[in-house]
Amino acid sequence: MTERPYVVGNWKMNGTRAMLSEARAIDRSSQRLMKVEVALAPPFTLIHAVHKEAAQLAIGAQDCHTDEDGARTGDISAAMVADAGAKFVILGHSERREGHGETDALVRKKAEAALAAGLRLIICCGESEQVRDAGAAEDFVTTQLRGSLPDSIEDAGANLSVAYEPIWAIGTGRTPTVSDIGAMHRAIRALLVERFGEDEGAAIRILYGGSVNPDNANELLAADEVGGALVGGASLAAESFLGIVVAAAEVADKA
Ligand SMILES: O=C(CO)COP(=O)(O)O
Repeated sequence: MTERPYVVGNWKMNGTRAMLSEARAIDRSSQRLMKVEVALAPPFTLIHAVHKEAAQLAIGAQDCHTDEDGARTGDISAAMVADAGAKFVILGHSERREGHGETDALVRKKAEAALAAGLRLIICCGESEQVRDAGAAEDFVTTQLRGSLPDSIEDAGANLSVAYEPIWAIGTGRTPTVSDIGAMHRAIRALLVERFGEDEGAAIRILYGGSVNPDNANELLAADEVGGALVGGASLAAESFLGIVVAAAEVADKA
């Protein structure tokens, strides 16, 4: 576990203004847990409201377009989410890769656009169950990540996080073993050091995502090279999300 774990809630396509009370509750409690960097990625429609109402939380978007502006009906640019109060963007989530045909090259272009708009990045990667069963998970994930990352990132340790999210673990209640998570995170670390150099590569936080909940967070967050969590379902209620934040603080204390 890195010194200051990063716990990020991804609300996906969930949340109306009625859920702002959850964001406020997360904000209030996370202020007492300064050891953990807590962040939330609500849908586009709530970014500005959460930014206003949950002042201490870092707010992010779940996607952005490659272009800055223009005739792109229905799309949202990195500059627009930054203007709404976002400080980071999640890119390359498997739900976008699968549901919107996003390729590694497109994720990389989006990452470059986001950096140009001053946003920090969380770049996602992860293998399907078939790939894991075929024994090809590490090759698949490192190839995917290599193609999704910009060549250079200024202050990469601060501006980039990577989230390893095995597709078969998302929303299923199933998780890899601690030893499998450690092995994958070590492979990702090696790639980051190769790409960004010893110091920056070592400072980039590698998050684990996929069925993290307050009961398993202690164990999963203690796996080798895990610097935090990207949380879907359990981030929708303040109580369960804060349970994960507390677990991250405990694991960091023991490290
Ligand atoms: O996809 C995820 C976060 O981005 C993980 O989702 P769950 O925590 O619901 O499995």
